[in-house]
Amino acid sequence: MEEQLVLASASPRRRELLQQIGLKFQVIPSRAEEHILPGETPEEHVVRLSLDKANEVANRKNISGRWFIGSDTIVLCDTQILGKPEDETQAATILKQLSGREHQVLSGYAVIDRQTGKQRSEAVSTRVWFRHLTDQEINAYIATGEPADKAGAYAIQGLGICFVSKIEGSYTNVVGLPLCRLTLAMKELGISLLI
Ligand SMILES: Cc1cn([C@H]2C[C@H](O)[C@@H](COP(=O)(O)OP(=O)(O)OP(=O)(O)O)O2)c(=O)[nH]c1=O
Repeated sequence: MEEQLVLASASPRRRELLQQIGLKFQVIPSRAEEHILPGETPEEHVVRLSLDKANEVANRKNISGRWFIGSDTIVLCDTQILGKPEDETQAATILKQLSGREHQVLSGYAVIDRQTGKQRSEAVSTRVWFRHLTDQEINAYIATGEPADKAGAYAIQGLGICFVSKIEGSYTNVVGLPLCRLTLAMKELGISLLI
Protein backbone atom coordinates (compact mmCIF):
# COMPACT_ATOMS: atom_id res chain seq x y z
CA MET A 1 0.00 0.00 0.00
CA GLU A 2 1.25 3.49 -0.87
CA GLU A 3 2.03 5.76 2.08
CA GLN A 4 -0.83 8.06 3.07
CA LEU A 5 1.53 10.91 3.93
CA VAL A 6 3.07 12.93 1.09
CA LEU A 7 5.91 15.45 1.38
CA ALA A 8 5.44 17.91 -1.49
CA SER A 9 9.08 18.95 -1.62
CA ALA A 10 12.34 18.51 -3.52
CA SER A 11 14.36 19.45 -0.45
CA PRO A 12 16.57 16.61 0.88
CA ARG A 13 16.71 18.50 4.21
CA ARG A 14 12.93 18.30 4.67
CA ARG A 15 12.94 14.61 3.77
CA GLU A 16 15.68 13.90 6.33
CA LEU A 17 13.84 15.84 9.06
CA LEU A 18 10.66 13.78 8.58
CA GLN A 19 12.69 10.57 8.47
CA GLN A 20 14.37 11.58 11.74
CA ILE A 21 11.02 11.38 13.55
CA GLY A 22 10.22 7.93 12.19
CA LEU A 23 7.61 8.83 9.59
CA LYS A 24 6.96 6.84 6.43
CA PHE A 25 5.94 9.01 3.50
CA GLN A 26 6.09 9.55 -0.25
CA VAL A 27 8.18 12.40 -1.65
CA ILE A 28 6.67 14.27 -4.60
CA PRO A 29 8.33 17.60 -5.50
CA SER A 30 5.87 20.42 -6.06
CA ARG A 31 5.82 22.44 -9.28
CA ALA A 32 4.18 25.47 -7.62
CA GLU A 33 5.62 28.83 -8.68
CA GLU A 34 7.60 30.86 -6.12
CA HIS A 35 6.93 34.58 -6.66
CA ILE A 36 6.65 37.32 -4.07
CA LEU A 37 3.29 39.07 -4.42
CA PRO A 38 3.24 42.86 -3.97
CA GLY A 39 2.07 43.86 -0.50
CA GLU A 40 2.29 40.46 1.16
CA THR A 41 4.22 40.20 4.43
CA PRO A 42 7.07 37.67 4.74
CA GLU A 43 4.83 35.56 7.01
CA GLU A 44 1.98 35.63 4.48
CA HIS A 45 4.47 34.78 1.74
CA VAL A 46 5.85 31.59 3.34
CA VAL A 47 2.37 30.40 4.38
CA ARG A 48 0.93 31.03 0.90
CA LEU A 49 3.80 29.18 -0.78
CA SER A 50 3.55 26.28 1.67
CA LEU A 51 -0.17 25.95 0.88
CA ASP A 52 0.49 26.31 -2.88
CA LYS A 53 3.15 23.57 -2.80
CA ALA A 54 0.94 21.15 -0.82
CA ASN A 55 -2.17 21.93 -2.89
CA GLU A 56 -0.39 21.62 -6.24
CA VAL A 57 0.53 18.01 -5.45
CA ALA A 58 -2.74 17.20 -3.63
CA ASN A 59 -4.76 18.40 -6.63
CA ARG A 60 -3.02 16.04 -9.07
CA LYS A 61 -5.39 13.26 -10.08
CA ASN A 62 -2.90 10.40 -10.38
CA ILE A 63 -1.46 10.76 -6.87
CA SER A 64 -2.46 8.51 -3.99
CA GLY A 65 -2.26 9.68 -0.39
CA ARG A 66 -4.34 11.50 2.19
CA TRP A 67 -2.16 14.13 3.87
CA PHE A 68 0.08 16.56 1.97
CA ILE A 69 2.85 18.68 3.51
CA GLY A 70 4.31 21.78 1.84
CA SER A 71 6.87 24.21 3.21
CA ASP A 72 8.89 27.29 2.34
CA THR A 73 11.93 28.86 4.01
CA ILE A 74 13.28 32.38 3.64
CA VAL A 75 15.83 34.53 5.44
CA LEU A 76 14.85 38.03 6.54
CA CYS A 77 17.49 40.71 7.05
CA ASP A 78 16.82 44.45 7.18
CA THR A 79 13.20 43.68 6.18
CA GLN A 80 14.64 42.25 2.96
CA ILE A 81 13.62 38.73 1.89
CA LEU A 82 16.65 36.61 1.01
CA GLY A 83 15.83 33.42 -0.86
CA LYS A 84 18.21 31.01 -2.55
CA PRO A 85 21.15 32.76 -4.27
CA GLU A 86 21.02 32.80 -8.07
CA ASP A 87 24.80 32.61 -8.44
CA GLU A 88 28.05 32.84 -6.47
CA THR A 89 28.17 36.64 -6.65
CA GLN A 90 24.74 36.88 -5.06
CA ALA A 91 25.73 34.28 -2.45
CA ALA A 92 28.72 36.49 -1.50
CA THR A 93 26.50 39.59 -1.25
CA ILE A 94 24.06 37.75 1.01
CA LEU A 95 26.78 36.35 3.29
CA LYS A 96 28.38 39.82 3.60
CA GLN A 97 24.99 41.17 4.60
CA LEU A 98 24.55 38.48 7.27
CA SER A 99 28.10 38.85 8.63
CA GLY A 100 28.40 40.06 12.24
CA ARG A 101 24.70 40.46 12.89
CA GLU A 102 21.30 38.99 13.54
CA HIS A 103 18.74 37.78 10.98
CA GLN A 104 15.49 35.86 11.06
CA VAL A 105 14.76 32.53 9.38
CA LEU A 106 11.10 32.16 8.54
CA SER A 107 9.63 28.79 7.57
CA GLY A 108 6.04 28.25 6.63
CA TYR A 109 4.37 24.85 6.65
CA ALA A 110 1.01 23.58 5.43
CA VAL A 111 -0.64 20.23 6.09
CA ILE A 112 -3.68 19.38 4.00
CA ASP A 113 -6.02 16.45 4.66
CA ARG A 114 -7.48 15.55 1.27
CA GLN A 115 -10.08 13.25 2.89
CA THR A 116 -11.70 15.78 5.25
CA GLY A 117 -10.66 19.04 3.54
CA LYS A 118 -9.13 20.24 6.82
CA GLN A 119 -5.80 22.04 6.82
CA ARG A 120 -3.28 23.67 9.15
CA SER A 121 -0.68 26.26 8.21
CA GLU A 122 1.57 28.69 10.03
CA ALA A 123 4.78 30.72 9.79
CA VAL A 124 7.49 30.06 12.40
CA SER A 125 10.40 32.39 13.08
CA THR A 126 13.89 31.67 14.43
CA ARG A 127 16.48 34.34 15.29
CA VAL A 128 20.06 33.55 14.18
CA TRP A 129 23.26 35.50 14.94
CA PHE A 130 26.34 35.29 12.72
CA ARG A 131 29.85 36.16 13.88
CA HIS A 132 31.91 38.46 11.66
CA LEU A 133 32.99 36.72 8.42
CA THR A 134 36.11 37.65 6.45
CA ASP A 135 35.98 37.85 2.65
CA GLN A 136 38.36 34.90 2.57
CA GLU A 137 35.98 32.78 4.66
CA ILE A 138 33.03 33.78 2.51
CA ASN A 139 34.88 32.85 -0.70
CA ALA A 140 36.08 29.53 0.75
CA TYR A 141 32.57 28.72 1.94
CA ILE A 142 31.04 29.46 -1.47
CA ALA A 143 33.70 27.27 -3.11
CA THR A 144 32.39 24.27 -1.09
CA GLY A 145 29.10 24.56 -3.01
CA GLU A 146 27.03 24.44 0.19
CA PRO A 147 25.34 27.88 -0.16
CA ALA A 148 24.01 27.21 -3.67
CA ASP A 149 20.54 25.84 -2.97
CA LYS A 150 19.95 27.27 0.52
CA ALA A 151 17.86 30.26 1.55
CA GLY A 152 20.24 32.91 2.93
CA ALA A 153 23.18 31.14 1.20
CA TYR A 154 24.10 28.98 4.20
CA ALA A 155 23.25 25.65 5.81
CA ILE A 156 23.07 25.50 9.60
CA GLN A 157 23.16 21.69 9.35
CA GLY A 158 26.47 21.86 7.45
CA LEU A 159 29.65 23.89 7.51
CA GLY A 160 27.52 27.03 7.94
CA ILE A 161 27.12 26.16 11.63
CA CYS A 162 30.65 27.57 12.16
CA PHE A 163 29.29 31.06 11.43
CA VAL A 164 26.41 30.82 13.92
CA SER A 165 27.21 32.34 17.31
CA LYS A 166 23.67 32.10 18.73
CA ILE A 167 20.18 30.91 17.83
CA GLU A 168 16.84 31.62 19.48
CA GLY A 169 13.90 29.42 18.53
CA SER A 170 13.50 26.16 16.62
CA TYR A 171 16.68 24.72 15.05
CA THR A 172 14.78 22.50 12.59
CA ASN A 173 12.89 25.59 11.46
CA VAL A 174 16.22 26.94 10.13
CA VAL A 175 16.97 23.64 8.34
CA GLY A 176 13.56 23.80 6.64
CA LEU A 177 10.68 22.45 8.78
CA PRO A 178 9.57 23.58 12.26
CA LEU A 179 9.10 20.03 13.59
CA CYS A 180 7.77 20.99 17.03
CA ARG A 181 4.89 23.07 15.60
CA LEU A 182 4.40 20.86 12.52
CA THR A 183 3.96 17.64 14.50
CA LEU A 184 1.32 19.30 16.71
CA ALA A 185 -0.58 20.31 13.57
CA MET A 186 -0.17 16.80 12.15
CA LYS A 187 -1.64 15.27 15.32
CA GLU A 188 -4.63 17.61 15.09
CA LEU A 189 -5.29 16.31 11.59
CA GLY A 190 -5.10 12.66 12.68
CA ILE A 191 -1.61 11.67 11.56
CA SER A 192 -0.27 9.09 14.00
CA LEU A 193 3.17 9.82 15.43
CA LEU A 194 5.30 7.89 17.91
CA ILE A 195 4.95 10.63 20.57
C1 LIG B 1 18.77 28.76 6.22
C2 LIG B 1 18.83 27.37 5.68
C3 LIG B 1 18.10 26.97 4.56
N1 LIG B 1 18.18 25.70 4.08
C4 LIG B 1 17.42 25.26 2.89
C5 LIG B 1 16.08 24.57 3.21
C6 LIG B 1 15.37 24.65 1.87
O1 LIG B 1 15.67 23.46 1.14
C7 LIG B 1 16.00 25.86 1.20
C8 LIG B 1 14.98 26.97 1.03
O2 LIG B 1 14.33 26.81 -0.18
P1 LIG B 1 12.78 26.48 -0.34
O3 LIG B 1 12.31 27.22 -1.55
O4 LIG B 1 12.05 26.70 0.95
O5 LIG B 1 12.75 24.90 -0.60
P2 LIG B 1 13.35 24.05 -1.80
O6 LIG B 1 13.20 24.77 -3.11
O7 LIG B 1 14.73 23.58 -1.42
O8 LIG B 1 12.41 22.78 -1.78
P3 LIG B 1 10.79 22.71 -2.02
O9 LIG B 1 10.30 24.06 -2.43
O10 LIG B 1 10.59 21.68 -3.10
O11 LIG B 1 10.24 22.24 -0.69
O12 LIG B 1 17.06 26.32 2.04
C9 LIG B 1 19.00 24.77 4.71
O13 LIG B 1 19.08 23.61 4.26
N2 LIG B 1 19.71 25.14 5.82
C10 LIG B 1 19.68 26.39 6.34
O14 LIG B 1 20.36 26.66 7.34
